[in-house]
Amino acid sequence: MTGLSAQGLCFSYGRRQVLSDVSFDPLERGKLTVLIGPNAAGKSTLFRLIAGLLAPSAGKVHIADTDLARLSTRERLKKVCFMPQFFTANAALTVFDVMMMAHKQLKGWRVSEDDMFAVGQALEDAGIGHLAEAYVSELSGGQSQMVSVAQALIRKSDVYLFDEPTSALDLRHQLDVLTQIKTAVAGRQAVGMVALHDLNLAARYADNLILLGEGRILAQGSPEEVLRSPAISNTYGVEIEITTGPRENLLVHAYTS
Ligand SMILES: Nc1ncnc2c1ncn2[C@@H]1O[C@H](COP(=O)(O)OP(=O)(O)OP(=O)(O)O)[C@@H](O)[C@H]1O
Repeated sequence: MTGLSAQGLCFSYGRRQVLSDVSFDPLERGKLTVLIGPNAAGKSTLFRLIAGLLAPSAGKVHIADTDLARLSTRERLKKVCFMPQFFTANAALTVFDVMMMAHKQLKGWRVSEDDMFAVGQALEDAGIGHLAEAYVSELSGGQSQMVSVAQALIRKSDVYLFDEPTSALDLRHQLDVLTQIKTAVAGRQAVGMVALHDLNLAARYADNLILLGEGRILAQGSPEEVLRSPAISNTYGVEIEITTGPRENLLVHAYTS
């Protein structure tokens, strides 16, 4: 079954046009697409449009043949799971509580032993089992971000959108979280999209790369194709050199002149 596609998406906040004619071919299930682009390029806005939190002034989003605009809010929430850039939760709840809320969202509120087990297991899988009893108000920025990712991954969806899920994480946790996301997307045969600023992480984890700049898609393809395209240097306004590392991985070096 084909995955997620967009056709001619346009969006403005008031009179300020942020996205103009954004289209991408179906993103395959089981693969991770990394969305890159400078600050204010429109990455979060594109995710909000796909998640149905904003309505485009033109254009459509499809999963296979299904036009997402034709779904009820509940059906759309089931299909598309969105992790926003900033974690928000009631500070008086524990990590276990907020995970349970994510797990039970759209399922009804009776909590069974299976639900308790599922939440405990999801926390262990995310490497944050030790935080189960911590209050949200006690979490560090990086811990909050790991909880936010775990809340998304406990849900079973067709499409996962993660908006900068590693921006507050140390090096080890960046790799852990992106590995968790990539493994979940492949194992569930879901469509995964992650917005990242770190081009080396993008090169390492992306099956596909999309470069967004000034509200348009400027390049799309394999990490190698996109990172070697002239659009990269032009868009970021820096010199970029790509080399091949010892394990055949691409390394991105950026310079200002
Ligand atoms: N609620 C809003 N009201 C008005 N303008 C907004 C709103 N949200 C975002 N914008 C504007 O839309 C543009 C795109 O913002 P968006 O958050 O989508 O970019 P981004 O690529 O995710 O940026 P960053 O990498 O800095 O997080 C920016 O110019 C921003 O000021």
